[in-house]
This record gives sequence, C-alpha cells and structure tokens, in this order.
Amino acid sequence: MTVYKALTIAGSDSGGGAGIQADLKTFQELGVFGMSAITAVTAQNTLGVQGVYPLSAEAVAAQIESVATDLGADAVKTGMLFSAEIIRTVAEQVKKHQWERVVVDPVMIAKGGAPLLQEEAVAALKEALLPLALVITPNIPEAEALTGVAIRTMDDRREAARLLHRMGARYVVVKGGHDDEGEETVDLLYNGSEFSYFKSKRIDTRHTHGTGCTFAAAVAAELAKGRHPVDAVGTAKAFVQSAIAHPLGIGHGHGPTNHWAYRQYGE
Ligand SMILES: Nc1ncnc2c1ncn2[C@@H]1O[C@H](COP(=O)(O)OP(=O)(O)O)[C@@H](O)[C@H]1O
Ligand SMILES: Cc1ncc(COP(=O)(O)O)c(N)n1
Repeated sequence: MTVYKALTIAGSDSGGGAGIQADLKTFQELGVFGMSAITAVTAQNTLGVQGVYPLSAEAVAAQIESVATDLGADAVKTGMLFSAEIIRTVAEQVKKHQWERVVVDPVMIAKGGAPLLQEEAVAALKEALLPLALVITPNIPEAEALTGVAIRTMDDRREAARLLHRMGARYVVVKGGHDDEGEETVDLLYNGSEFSYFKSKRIDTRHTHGTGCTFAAAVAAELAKGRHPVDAVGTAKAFVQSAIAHPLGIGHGHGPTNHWAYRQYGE
C-alpha cells in the first residue's frame, strides 16, 4: 500500500474549524497521512480570535526538520505564518528539502477581522514564498493585498491572477467566496496561459469558518497523491462545497464546515 503524506505549516485553531485542525481533518478525509508544523497557537472559536501566541522561527524550523528527515512529505501546504521571520524560515526549509508540490494559502485576516499576518510580512510572502508555490490560493482581499489591484469585476481578478503568476506562483486560484453577487461562487484558476473557472451554487450561510484552509488542504492532499493541480482544484472545490452544504450547527457564531460531509454525502 502506498501511503501519501502531506505536511501543513500553519496556525492552530483551538475551535477546530480552521488552521492546522481543518488541514489535518481534510487530509485524513481524503486518505492522506497528515503531519504538521505549528507556527502560532490561536485561542479561537466560532465567535472570533481571542488570542494569538506565535512560536519562534526556530521552533517552526525544528518541526519541519523532524518531519522532513524521517517521514518526508509528498505535498506541503502553508497557512497562517504570522511574521516575516517565520515566512523566511519556511521558505528556506522548502528549498532545503526540495519540495515542489507546495500550496501557499496566503492567510492574512480571520473572517471576524483579526490579523493573522503582520502587515510588514506581506512583502516577505511575496518575495520569499510565492516563487516557491506550485499553487497559491488567495481570497479576494488577499489577492488585492498581494497585487495592489482593487478587485470588483472578473476582469480585475484575472489581472490579479496574471500578476501573481508573474511573481512566481505556477497555478493561481483567486477564490470567489467574498464575491457575494450572483447565484454561484466562482473560483478562478490561471496557469500562466489560460483561465479556468470552478463554479458551484452559492450557499446562503454564515457557517464558513475555515473554508479557505479546507480548500487549500484538499488541493495539497490531491497533489500528494500525484494528481495534476487542475484536477486537485476540482476535487477541492467539490470537497469544500459539500462541507459548507452540510453544516454541523455548533458554536454560537460563524460555525465550522463539516469535514466528513464529502465522504458521507458526496458532492
Ligand atoms: N457561501 C458559499 N457557498 C459556496 N461556496 C463557498 C461559499 N463561501 C466560500 N465558498 C468556497 O469556499 C472556498 C473558500 O473561499 P473564500 O471564502 O473565498 O476563502 P477564505 O476562506 O480564504 O476567505 C472557495 O472554494 C469558495 O468558492
Ligand atoms: C489558525 C487560523 N488559520 C487560518 C484561519 C483563516 O480561516 P478561513 O479559512 O476561514 O479564512 C483562521 N481563522 N485561523
């Protein structure tokens, strides 16, 4: 039996809906062995982020080394990285271990507005990590912050995707969850020469805590199995759609998605 392995480098969400917890659940659901390097611990629930406690860059590097030198990883996903120093450390590790199937989810701000990345770290993300990404998965505000393009239309999104590709990411997904017009949510994918569109019915819900993490983790899980990035994005879109469509109804605020929905109910 081949065991596919994926490593997530991200923050811990005590509430279990986003971050490391969402990533490991998603890896498991998609049949991939999950491993983690924690960058920061957050005290968080469905109501918001009550505290952020970053780890040292040294602690992040040590976790990655432990995984790389023993288990190895078929794919790597990054999420909340918090500081420029952690970003540079992660970039060095990715280069050192020659990881190529790397998904960069440029997490910046939690849905409730709490910052998960220091403002001055955006430049480091662009310079050090983005060129190492096979797939980058910004939402609309993150694509705006990385490119300076104000995104209102699909043309604006295509422009931002072109710029992100020029910065070095080989496949750029600009997710459409924050575009709340129309009946559909559309995630745009750019491979440097053409655009494709992953569409699904927009679900009217406030329970979308962790959708971005879940989506990017599903892309990483499928890449770990050796699938093509375009196919990986297709499966990730179906996985997250099912997770949003079958909410768990827990917590008093923006609830988590249902990570076992894709297995239980399919798309
Ligand atoms: N209300 C919704 N209905 C259906 N799909 C959604 C909804 N909100 C987000 N998604 C999907 O969830 C994923 C994450 O999207 P988005 O909300 O843009 O990212 P983030 O969680 O990083 O802010 C994307 O695949 C997007 O299409
Ligand atoms: C530790 C951590 N990482 C990432 C997110 C972003 O969550 P979302 O997927 O809802 O954008 C979060 N809220 N907490």
